Amino acid sequence: MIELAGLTKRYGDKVAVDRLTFAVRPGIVTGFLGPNGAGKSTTMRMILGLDHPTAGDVRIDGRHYAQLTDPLTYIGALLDAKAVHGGRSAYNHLLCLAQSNGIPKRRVAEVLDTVGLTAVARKKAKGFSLGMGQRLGIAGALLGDPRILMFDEPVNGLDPEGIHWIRNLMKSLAAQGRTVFVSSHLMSEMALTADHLVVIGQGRLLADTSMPDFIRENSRSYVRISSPQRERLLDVLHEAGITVVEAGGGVLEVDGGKAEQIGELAARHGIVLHELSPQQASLEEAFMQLTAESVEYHAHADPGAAAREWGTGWKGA
Ligand SMILES: Nc1ncnc2c1ncn2[C@@H]1O[C@H](COP(=O)(O)OP(=O)(O)OP(=O)(O)O)[C@@H](O)[C@H]1O
Repeated sequence: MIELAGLTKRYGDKVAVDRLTFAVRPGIVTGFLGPNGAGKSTTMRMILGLDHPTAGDVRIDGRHYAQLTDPLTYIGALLDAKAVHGGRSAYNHLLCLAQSNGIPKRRVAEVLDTVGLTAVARKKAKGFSLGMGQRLGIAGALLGDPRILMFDEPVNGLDPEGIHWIRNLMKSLAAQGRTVFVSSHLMSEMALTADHLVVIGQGRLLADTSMPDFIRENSRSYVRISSPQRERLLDVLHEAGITVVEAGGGVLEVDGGKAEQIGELAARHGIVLHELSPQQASLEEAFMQLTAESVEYHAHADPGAAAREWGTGWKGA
């Protein structure tokens, strides 16, 4: 279990992490989500004692990281896959870690096997691809057979096979009863991996909830309708007190509506429907809606708008 209480980190005037209070529980995958710059890495660094909180507290199974006698046997982490001595082989990198942490040598071969790097164990890490580097970082996190695992953006830059592998690994680690805490800025990825979500924006806690509750509370459900008798349908829906949104392209949307009720209403009035489909806004949309206020770096779909905002006099094509 990881417990944060009022955890805060300031860099000068900038509040990177703002009074975060939540617990990461064992037996499930907890996704740690937030837009770029939300404070995820800073929070993880404080959990590992790499950054000192300005205020508040964070404990691992009731203790501060510095108080753990063999920390790698309590908590394993992948923060930066590139933090490896490039001149060392994968085997030697892990052996050094094992020897300096009182971990038996046999664990090196075991974790290399778990992450699928046995065949390249004697190759120098500097020749590794991004995916191989991520696997080596994960091997390091698993080395001490810890009950708690923490991964910062583990799927960044990986190919679909690598993403699939990491997703299954996390789920199996949680199924073994371990605490798995994984950060991402991709809601769609978390939707497939996490059981529980902690969402932050500009350092502040926005949500601490199960995945189904997050979907229910944050996403919009509606019914999409199209009909060749659109005007007639609009009248009928209006008479029935149903609020309709015009979505463009002749499509109508009814927020929170029941497809059965609308279908029966249309049938009673002899109205032909070409589409009647219940929709749920995607998790990505729910996440963007939740964090919209706290996104630090907005992209502009219209580059001209961005340039006008910055006053660079962009003229457009
Ligand atoms: N050492 C530092 N000095 C000054 N500001 C910092 C430092 N480290 C982080 N920050 C700032 O703190 C905020 C949070 O950064 P952090 O890297 O924790 O966010 P993040 O959620 O991990 O982002 P990303 O998804 O982009 O990795 C950012 O605005 C960042 O610029």
